[in-house]
Amino acid sequence: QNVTENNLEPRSISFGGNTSVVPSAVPPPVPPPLNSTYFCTIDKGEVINPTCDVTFDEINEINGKIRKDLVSLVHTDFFKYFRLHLYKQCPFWNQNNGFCVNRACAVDVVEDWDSLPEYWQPEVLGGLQENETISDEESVKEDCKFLDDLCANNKKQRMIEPDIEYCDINDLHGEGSVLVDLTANPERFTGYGGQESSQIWSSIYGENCFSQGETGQSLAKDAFYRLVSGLHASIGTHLSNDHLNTETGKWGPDLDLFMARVGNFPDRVSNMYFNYAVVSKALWKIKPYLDHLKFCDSYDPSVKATIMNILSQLDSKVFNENLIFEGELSSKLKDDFRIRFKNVTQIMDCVHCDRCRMWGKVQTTGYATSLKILFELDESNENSKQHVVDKLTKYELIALFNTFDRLSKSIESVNNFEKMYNVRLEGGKIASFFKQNNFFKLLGRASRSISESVQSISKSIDQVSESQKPSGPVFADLKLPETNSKGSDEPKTNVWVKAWHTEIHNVCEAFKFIFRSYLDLPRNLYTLVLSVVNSMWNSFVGARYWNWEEENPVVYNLNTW
Ligand SMILES: Cc1cc2nc3c(=O)[nH]c(=O)nc-3n(C[C@H](O)[C@H](O)[C@H](O)COP(=O)(O)OP(=O)(O)OC[C@H]3O[C@@H](n4cnc5c(N)ncnc54)[C@H](O)[C@@H]3O)c2cc1C
Repeated sequence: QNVTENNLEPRSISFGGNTSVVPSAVPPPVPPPLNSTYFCTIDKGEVINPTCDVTFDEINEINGKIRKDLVSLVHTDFFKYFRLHLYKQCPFWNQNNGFCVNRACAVDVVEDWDSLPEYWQPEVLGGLQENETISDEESVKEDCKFLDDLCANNKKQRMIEPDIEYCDINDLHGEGSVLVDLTANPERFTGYGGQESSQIWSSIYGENCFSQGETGQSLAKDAFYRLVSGLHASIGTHLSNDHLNTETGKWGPDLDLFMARVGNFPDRVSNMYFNYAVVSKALWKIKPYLDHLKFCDSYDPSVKATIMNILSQLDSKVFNENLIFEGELSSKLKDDFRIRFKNVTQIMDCVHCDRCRMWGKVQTTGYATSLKILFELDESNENSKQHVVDKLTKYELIALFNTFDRLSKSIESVNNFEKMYNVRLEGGKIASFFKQNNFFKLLGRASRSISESVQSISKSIDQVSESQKPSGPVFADLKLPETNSKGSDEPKTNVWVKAWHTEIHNVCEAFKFIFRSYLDLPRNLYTLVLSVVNSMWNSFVGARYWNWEEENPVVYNLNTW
């Protein structure tokens, strides 16, 4: 696939004497309707790609196992800082026409150096200045071990072999570079877009034009396109997952945006999985060396254990890098690939939004490091190991793990979006039921139906009494009690008012009863005393045989009202 296939119609334009490719205005993609189940067009039991012997399901499984460790790793002091030249002139055209002035586009650089661990202090970092180079002999004598400079104040710069670099690693440090805390500048929606970002993407895809007629060209070209598209999709996933809702002012996932950018395009989703396979294979390949990695004492020893936990879950079969430059392994094609990818990393300097540029640089450095490990490290050749692994810098290692974390987060988000999508799609009826029938609406409806039924009952009662009324002059001699002749003309008395009156009436009756009881009390007491005195007198005069009570049973009248 090329630029044109992605609706990015390129046109040639001259920037400061160089001819470059910039896009014409790109209309936003028109998403298909949500009810066409695009997620389902990916068979998760299928392998991702002919070069990857791993299925979507298997990658999901691996990712589930390592996700927690990866998150904790990129939040450690060592992996969360990154040094880079953030404000370089774009090397491909002279003027930057657009600027992203949103707060979300800004990067907070580290200024409070005292708060940093020793290995991030300026004097330690200063040991990596470009102008301090050493000769080959010195380099060998130094007998440097892999990533020795992680903690030490290494004043010597190792020789950089330009022919194996997929990015300019000198670009990461030296004068003008800044240190950033990646965790303090999350990759999320920034509002960067329009003509400016389209121009960048178009230039990036434009790099995918390899010279014709090379052996294995199609696989290399395909891999290049997938890498770029996977990066593009991963960025689109992050900005949809951490998106600002301008109505509520809250950050959160936006399913519609995700579907429009990524979810509706199975190839974009699969390219993210492809990138995951590529980066994880690179990590798998350097596992034996990372095992011997020595961190300084001040550094948390559990970090190495975390790295090993992650790497132990990875599998070599996820990606077969040997297929990409198959056959006679055309070095020209590989060189072409490397130079073009290096261009992609340099295009990052042209990104107008600082935050996007920062993450663009971190991730393209991560991919470049992966490609170097995959294509330049020949495990059967000790020299090649020395050449590649021993010369990796801490910046490349940090970029590599952070890029893996970005992809891992994207895979996690895709799965979450799929759940949201299915809930919306299949649970649509339930959702719409609840939407239409929330508690207050149900309550309102219930009260309406009660009053309606009460009204219908009173109406039917009225109808019955109406029907009992003689409709004509039948029984004209019969005198019926006067009915309220206004009844049918006046509006009906509300049943609630009637109920209220009944209640008031009952309460009044209760009060009347209590009042009457108080009035009757003296008389009742008098009757009681008289009967007791009478009984005592009879007993005194000897009239015991006569039971007055039997003859005159006391009868109490109970007011059972
Ligand atoms: C390096 C870089 C980093 C960025 N980082 C951020 C960021 O952190 N936060 C943020 O909010 N924005 C970021 N952006 C901007 C973001 O990528 C989009 O460009 C922007 O949101 C505008 O999107 P869009 O829908 O107009 O299309 P774009 O994403 O600009 O895409 C342009 C065209 O490319 C094609 N396309 C889109 N995705 C793919 C794909 N995966 N594979 C193949 N073709 C595709 C489509 O035809 C699309 O119309 C970044 C841009 C760049 C260049």
